[in-house]
Amino acid sequence: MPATDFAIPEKYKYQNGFGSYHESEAVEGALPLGQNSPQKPAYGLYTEKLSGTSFTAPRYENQQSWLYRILPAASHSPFKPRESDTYNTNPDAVKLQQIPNQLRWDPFDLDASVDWVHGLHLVAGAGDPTIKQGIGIFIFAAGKSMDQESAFYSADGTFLIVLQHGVLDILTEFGPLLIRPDEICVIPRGVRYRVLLPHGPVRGYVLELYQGHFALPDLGPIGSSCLANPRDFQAPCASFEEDHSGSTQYTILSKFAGRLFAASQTHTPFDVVAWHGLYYPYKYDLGRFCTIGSISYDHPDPSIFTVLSAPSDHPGTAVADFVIFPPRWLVQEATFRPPWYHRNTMSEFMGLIHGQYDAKTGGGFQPAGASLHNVMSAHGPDMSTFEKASSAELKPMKIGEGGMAFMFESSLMVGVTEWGLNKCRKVQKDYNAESWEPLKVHFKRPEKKGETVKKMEKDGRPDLGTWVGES
Ligand SMILES: O=C(O)Cc1cc(O)ccc1O
Ligand SMILES: [Fe+2]
Repeated sequence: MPATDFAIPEKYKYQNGFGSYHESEAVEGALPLGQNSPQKPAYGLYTEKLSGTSFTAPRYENQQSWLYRILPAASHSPFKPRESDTYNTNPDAVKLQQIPNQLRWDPFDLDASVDWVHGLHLVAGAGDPTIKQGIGIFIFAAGKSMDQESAFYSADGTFLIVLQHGVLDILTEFGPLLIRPDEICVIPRGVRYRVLLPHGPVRGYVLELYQGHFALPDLGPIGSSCLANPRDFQAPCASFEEDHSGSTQYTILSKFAGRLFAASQTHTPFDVVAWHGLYYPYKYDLGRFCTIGSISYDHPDPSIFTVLSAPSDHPGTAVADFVIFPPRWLVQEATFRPPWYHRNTMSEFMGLIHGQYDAKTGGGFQPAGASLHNVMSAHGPDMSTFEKASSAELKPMKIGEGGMAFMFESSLMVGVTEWGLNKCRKVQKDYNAESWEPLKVHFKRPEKKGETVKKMEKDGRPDLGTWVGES
């Protein structure tokens, strides 16, 4: 079901549609008619273009927006490095360690003392934002709103924000977005925003995409609808502040190659009166996901639960997929229903928003925690899940009620930062010992050659009618 609803203030109005060309004006007539860059834009506004792709990107992937604002974003003092000793997510500095161990983290702590910008901790990553390749995986925990007179942007990549706890009131240049429990938000590279926390501390996960853009996955034989439907993605409507008196100092914080820089200006950065284009922030309620699954037998690949995919240049191989495991019915016959044991050429970073995850019933994978199963690192259900599922009566069964797990699945080998491995103090020492080392041997040779195997083949089959060769 959709995210918990509570009264949403009037100021949050949205336009619906994924990848749609949107336009919005907070003052009637602010959008120019029939052209993008008039000599004299309406009401004395400035015209500014925000490019999410190269100008010459093919039309099907080209993403640009036109902003009509009181002063252009360029009107600020030079940037200066800030907190350079403490704030550094640059791959050179974070000592990424690529290790084959399966890793699991206890829930990350809330931290009431910091704001959005300072509550971001890089846990794992691959590649390098300076060559626009790879991803960063962050945990965020914040308890303070950002300064009213500040805005933040990342030049490094697009943020996919997975909220685990609290509410985010995000004022973007394109208008406000209210992110509630079970909702995600995508803030494209360069978009300036301020995060306020109207309901106290927040916590969650961020996937920063250094290359490309998120897209809806192809649906193949599923057809033209289901999974995340385009209509359910919501973009903000233009809304602006008017403080250009020169008496207030505003700070623009830039995450640039993993480091923090600050510039100042004496006018609000949130002064976009109208905009149109294909490059904008948006949100999505995970409760609206239309989940597809097996209605006969076997456990399909988790790619059927892909919400958003950031494709690489190789079709079908994602830089990163954002996959969820929502509550759903399991009805498969004669099937071991949890995920199979597996080793994957893709890396799998998982988190839990709330509830329980069906592959790990041993209690170690908790909301606000995480796990990482890197390239080819073997994993699967823990011992208790295996024992229960392999002897369970296979009635139709609703699983994950009240739960929402997710996965950032990447074709890249992910390295873990010093913070993620040690400083956060959340890595579980006994993940293997609790999960897979206790797995029992169930193997039994057939007593009489041929006979038992034949019997098992028959008993183990799904009840799907007569099989070829069966009398
Ligand atoms: O490892 C995991 O728990 C994630 C996962 C789930 C699933 O249903 C199939 C494969 C897979 O990697
Ligand atoms: Fe997996």
